[in-house]
Amino acid sequence: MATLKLHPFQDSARASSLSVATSDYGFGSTGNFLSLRHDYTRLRKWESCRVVVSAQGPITSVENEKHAVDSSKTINRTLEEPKGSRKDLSILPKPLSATDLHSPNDGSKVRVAYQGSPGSYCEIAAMKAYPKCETVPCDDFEAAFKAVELWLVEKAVLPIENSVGGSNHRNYDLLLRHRLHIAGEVQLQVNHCLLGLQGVRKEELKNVLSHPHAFDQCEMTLSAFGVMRINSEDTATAAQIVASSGKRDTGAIASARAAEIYGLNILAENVQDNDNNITRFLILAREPVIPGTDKLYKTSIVFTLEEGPGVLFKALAVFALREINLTKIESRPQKQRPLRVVDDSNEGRAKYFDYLFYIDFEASMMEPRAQSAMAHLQEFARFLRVLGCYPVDKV
Ligand SMILES: O=C(O)C(=O)C[C@]1(C(=O)O)C=C[C@@H](O)C=C1
Repeated sequence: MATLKLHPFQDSARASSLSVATSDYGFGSTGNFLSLRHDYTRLRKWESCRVVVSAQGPITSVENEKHAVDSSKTINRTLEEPKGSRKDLSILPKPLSATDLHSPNDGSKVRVAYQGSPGSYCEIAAMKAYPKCETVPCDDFEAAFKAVELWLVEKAVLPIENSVGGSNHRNYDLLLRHRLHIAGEVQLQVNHCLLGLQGVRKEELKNVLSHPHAFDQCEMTLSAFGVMRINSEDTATAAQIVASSGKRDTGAIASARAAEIYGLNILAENVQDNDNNITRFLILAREPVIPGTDKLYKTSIVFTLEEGPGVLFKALAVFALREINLTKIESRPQKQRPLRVVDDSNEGRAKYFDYLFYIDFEASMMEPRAQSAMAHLQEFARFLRVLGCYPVDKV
């Protein structure tokens, strides 16, 4: 494990990457001296954080969250001409123009953190959202979230549900624990491949490594195949382990991209049970997207309700009354208050589990019907948070 101590100006590579962070917020992405200095101003109270990286480079943990952003101060220009000397003006930084204030749509210069190794579906989802982005592997989702919070990257990507396997429950909990905004979604067609070492036939395989979600999505194929399943952190790490182990009887279920990266052979393609195997990912950012009404938008919210007859019915009615289509509803335990005592009589206490409700609905927060639905829900929700409003993605 190597420890990287970061501070703006001390680490110019990271500092220049930090300059990208501001491009979303109107500060241009020229990558030149001026934008670097500008970012330093924004991050001037940032009190050096410690980023622990493994030998291969993924972010494994981020320590010391103490940081603050101060964009109120002006840039300290040290470019003044010293008395009596003539300066070569061509070295001066180019002033920002209106075109610099828009970040390119292809995501060039955007750094996206994801959990897993190169070739994982999370990385592929990041590249679908920002084709020219720099992807940053992290050991776990917690590290990916923290990397965004500490301005080390601009975005994080996380899988939230699959059309066959259902919800990634733990990731719903992470959305609430952190204060990042959902800035986008990615719908990815997941075509799993069975991979093995070069020259190996699939009949030779006794063990197959993969992520448990990939196993769920290939349940029938694997049962028919009769191999031993071994869980790994993500599908690409499974491929990496097989490649480095040199074991002819061990294969992996992973993407075609992972096969290419780790030099494995594709023994079978599309081994998922259902051709419509789509995973939905969320893109997380520090700032919310300013929604429009120009295209189809989705809004994600989380709320809790008081106990009582029909309260969930009432909550859902705020959408039905306004013809707002719901695309997802999920309930999760309220970890802070998992139980509520309903009946405290002599016969004992009736305890009910307490829930958080996550809902995605098809409307932009710019639309009056969405705003009035939220105002209506707020009347009887004990807690309500809009997690993000973002354009709908298509496969
Ligand atoms: O293991 C990977 O490659 C991942 O990106 C994770 C993940 C998931 O957790 O759902 C993402 C997409 C597929 O559904 C399978 C696995």
